[in-house]
Amino acid sequence: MDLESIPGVGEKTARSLSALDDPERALRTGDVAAIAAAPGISQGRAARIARGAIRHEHDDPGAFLATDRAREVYRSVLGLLKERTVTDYAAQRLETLYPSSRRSRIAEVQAFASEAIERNPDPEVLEALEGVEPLRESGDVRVRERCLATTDAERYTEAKEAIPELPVEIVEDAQGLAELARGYATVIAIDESFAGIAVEGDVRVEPNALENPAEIVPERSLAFFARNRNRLRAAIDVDRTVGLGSECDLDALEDGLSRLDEDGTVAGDAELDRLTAAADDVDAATGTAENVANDHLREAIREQDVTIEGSDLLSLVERGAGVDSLLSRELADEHAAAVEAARDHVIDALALESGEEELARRLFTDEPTFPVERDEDALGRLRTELTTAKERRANRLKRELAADLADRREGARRLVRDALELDVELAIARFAREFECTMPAVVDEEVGFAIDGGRSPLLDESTEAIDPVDYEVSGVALLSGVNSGGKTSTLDLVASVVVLAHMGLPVPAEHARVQRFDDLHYHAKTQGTLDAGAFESTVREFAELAQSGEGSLVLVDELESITEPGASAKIIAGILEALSGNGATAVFVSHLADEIREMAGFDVTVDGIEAVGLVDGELEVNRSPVKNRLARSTPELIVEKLAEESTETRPQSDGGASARSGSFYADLLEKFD
Ligand SMILES: Nc1ncnc2c1ncn2[C@@H]1O[C@H](COP(=O)(O)OP(=O)(O)OP(=O)(O)O)[C@@H](O)[C@H]1O
Repeated sequence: MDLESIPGVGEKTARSLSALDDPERALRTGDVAAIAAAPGISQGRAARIARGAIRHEHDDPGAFLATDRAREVYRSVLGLLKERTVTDYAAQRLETLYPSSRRSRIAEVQAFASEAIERNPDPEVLEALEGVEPLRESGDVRVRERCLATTDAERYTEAKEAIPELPVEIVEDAQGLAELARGYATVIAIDESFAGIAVEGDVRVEPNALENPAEIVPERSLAFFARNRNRLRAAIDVDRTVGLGSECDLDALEDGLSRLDEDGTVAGDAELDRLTAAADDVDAATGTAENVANDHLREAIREQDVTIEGSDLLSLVERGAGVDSLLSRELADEHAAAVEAARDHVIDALALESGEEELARRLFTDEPTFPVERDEDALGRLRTELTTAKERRANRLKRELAADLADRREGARRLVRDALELDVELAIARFAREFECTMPAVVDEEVGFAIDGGRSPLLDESTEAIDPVDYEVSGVALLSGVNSGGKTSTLDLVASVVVLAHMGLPVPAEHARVQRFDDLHYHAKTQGTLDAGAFESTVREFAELAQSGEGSLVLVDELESITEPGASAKIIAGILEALSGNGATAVFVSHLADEIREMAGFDVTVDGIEAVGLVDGELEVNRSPVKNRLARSTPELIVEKLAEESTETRPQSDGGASARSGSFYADLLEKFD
């Protein structure tokens, strides 16, 4: 795919995207998280790029939402969906759903949404989803105790590129390797020429090292799993709760993760833990052992009566012998016991094993001395032995675990992707349940729209408090109705249903059939009359629509408020004529429906939201517009009520006053006919 052919992707963004593992897959599937992993691309931008890629794929001209109010309705319904996600990923992913005029795009999302609404948004799954996030790359891994060594400058550069995690050292010869081995736990010589050499320390000759980075730096693969440990565990939980059907071996992955610490080291190996603790504590334990021995000896000396014959003392003094010889002569047993206690302390405290015990014994000499002191060389050897054994074991375990986990990487990625996608599906499922949605029929014939039992999701009331609305328009219609009868809410309902249907999503209605429109022009009620300039531009906008709006849905709320009533009616009548002439579908809400009908040069349908009566001074409204019926206005209803009341309850004793007002109401009422 030529990335630059995607709308909104320039040269720089294309370069960023090509840094991804599989940019085409990420774009094709709308994987916002993967796109946002490209350098310098935020989640919001990633969603726009994904939308661009989808439009490109479906040859979609875009711009379905042709007016501010249409865009507002889209943002509102999208907001309702996004509120029902658990993860940020799903919220961003929903941004890739947009209303499209393309059949293929609508059908693609419809297939996805039809399955999504069958999902059960079980609270346990929603809870498990809380820990799932897109996987992070392993980031910078630096290994300090192992190095690569070469004699060749070119090989040096090659090694730095192939395995950036390890230091690379230049050496002259085998002697150089030996020197390195003193500073590093492991030295890996990568030149063939070193084959067969014997150098002290952990020096390995591996000429193929650069081809097997996974073996040389298992940390690379482990860091990925370590960084993502909690996210992967959460995804495993989701799969176990809901059965994602992912092909990932959950037990094996979980077992691998349980053997891994957050910092990428191997966990849960008793021998490694023992060696690590021993290497860390060897100095401290030796110090304590010295104290143990000296306390023991001090005690023994304090309690001992040393008797020495004068000739012996003389000979000792003449020989210049120190108190040590006295110690060896008189307290040999006590010294031996003290040293033994010191050795036992080190062996016990560090839980040393046979070969190491041997080295630990050499920490304290058998020669009687006071105070007892460690042998620094012996301590150095024990320290090196323990550290090397620890490194060797840690590396072996890392290699084994990395090999075990290496094959799980793709499965793990898919597992997390599936869990995140599930969140998108569950958000759609929750929206569909809470707003009692069904999948609409989006048809190619020019039939306008037909909604049965629709409830506007934009109303603040709870679903139960909203009266279901049936409304059907084919061609052009005027919608009249009493004040606060629900005219604006009906337009909102139609707009929401049409936007959701063109997104490929379920709509809040018992049944809905919607023509596949090219675009939606929804004009909200303007606040007060417009100045001359704004009025002119509004008229121009409709002039354009009247020429090219063949496949458009036009919803307009009280356009008459833009100018004086008389002029408004003429203008609206003209616009309706043009729209009707070119095959658009339109609903114009107006209080001037009667006047407009008279001025229109064709038989325009007028529908009405009627008040069925006044109950306790409140209008009782039938929210579903009645076809071909001009709704009576609120003042008319009130006058009618007054007229009825005055005939029903006319008292005899008021001297005919109520009879006079009764005929006044009747006269007024006649004027409405
Ligand atoms: N289907 C419905 N079910 C329940 N309540 C509704 C419904 N439609 C509208 N309402 C209520 O009626 C109120 C007024 O609705 P709306 O603004 O749509 O009426 P309107 O006819 O456009 O009013 P106006 O004549 O002032 O322009 C809403 O805020 C809502 O509370």
